[in-house]
Amino acid sequence: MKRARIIYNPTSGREVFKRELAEVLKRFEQAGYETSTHATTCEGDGVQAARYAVEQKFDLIIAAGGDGTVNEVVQGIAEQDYRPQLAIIPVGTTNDFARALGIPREIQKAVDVILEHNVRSLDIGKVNDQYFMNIAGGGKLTELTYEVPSKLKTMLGQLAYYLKGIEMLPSLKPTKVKIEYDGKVLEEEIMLFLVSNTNSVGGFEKLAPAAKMDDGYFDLVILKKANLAEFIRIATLATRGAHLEDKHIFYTKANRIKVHSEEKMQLNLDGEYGGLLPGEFVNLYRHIEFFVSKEFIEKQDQITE
Ligand SMILES: Nc1ncnc2c1ncn2[C@@H]1O[C@H](COP(=O)(O)OP(=O)(O)OP(=O)(O)O)[C@@H](O)[C@H]1O
Repeated sequence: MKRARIIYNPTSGREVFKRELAEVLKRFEQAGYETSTHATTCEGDGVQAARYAVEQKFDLIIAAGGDGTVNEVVQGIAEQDYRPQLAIIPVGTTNDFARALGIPREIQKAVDVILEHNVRSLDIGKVNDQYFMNIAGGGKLTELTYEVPSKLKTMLGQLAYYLKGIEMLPSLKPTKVKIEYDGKVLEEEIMLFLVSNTNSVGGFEKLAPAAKMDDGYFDLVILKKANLAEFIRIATLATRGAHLEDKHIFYTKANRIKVHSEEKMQLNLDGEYGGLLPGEFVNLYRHIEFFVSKEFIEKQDQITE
C-alpha cells in the first residue's frame, strides 16, 4: 500500500482545511493510500515535516496551504536523494503554483484532480541554497509582497497586494544591476527582474507566456527603468501578455542567471523575502514529480508546438 503524508498549515488562508480534513483523509484511504497528517506549528516547520516524510520514505506528500507551505515542503525534499511525489491542495491566500498546475481552489475538487493521478516531473529553481517553484525576482517592485501584513492578507486576500501596490507606486526607484545569463552580460538600471518557472504570477497569468515547467529553462523578464506612466502602460500590456515586445522589457530564456548589484537589493522567492543579492539562479531540470491537472498537461504541450 502506498503511503501519503498530508502536511497542512492550519493558519493558511481562511483556515478552512481542518473542517474538511476527515473527508480528505477518507478519500485518500479509499484511493489506496495509507494516509497520515502533520499540522505545521510555525514558520519553517513545513521543511522539517517534509524531511521527516523523506526519512520515512513516504510515497506522496500532500501539501495543503498556500505558496509558503508548498515552498517549505519543496525546501525539505529538494536536496534529498529520495524525493516523494508532491501534490498540492491550495488553501492559502496566494496559490500561484497550484494555479499554474491547474489545481482547483475548492478542497474536494483539488482532491478529485489529485486522484486522477496525472504526474509530471517539473523543473524547480535554486538560488543561494534556497529553492523556488514559481518565480524569483528582485527590484523595488517585488518588495511589495512582504510589505502586506498577514492579517490584511487573511481578510482581503489577493486584493491586499494591489492596495499596497498602488500606495507604493510613486516611490519606486530603479536599481543598477549586472545580470549574467548563459554566458552573456546585461548591465542596466531596472525596476524589477523576474526569473520565472511558471507563467502564473501574482494574478498576472501571462507575465512569461512561454514559460514551460519541464524544459530546464527559466524565463528571464526584466523591466528597465520606467516612469510611472510607462509603468502603468506596461502593466496593462502585461495583463494580456503583450508586454514582451515593449522597449522597456528585456526577455530571454536561460538556465543559469547571476544577478549582482552595488545597491542593496532584496530577493523575492515565490512571494516571500529570500535574503539579499547577489544570487545565482540555477534551473534544476525535472527535479520533483508533481500531481497536475489534465488541463495543465494540455497547456504545456501547446507551448512546445
Ligand atoms: N502554525 C503556524 N502558525 C504560523 N505560521 C505558520 C504555521 N504553519 C506554517 N506557518 C507559516 O506560514 C507561512 C505562510 O503559509 P501559507 O503560504 O500556507 O499560507 P497563506 O495564507 O497563503 O500565507 P500568507 O499569510 O503568507 O499569505 C508559511 O510559509 C509558514 O512558514
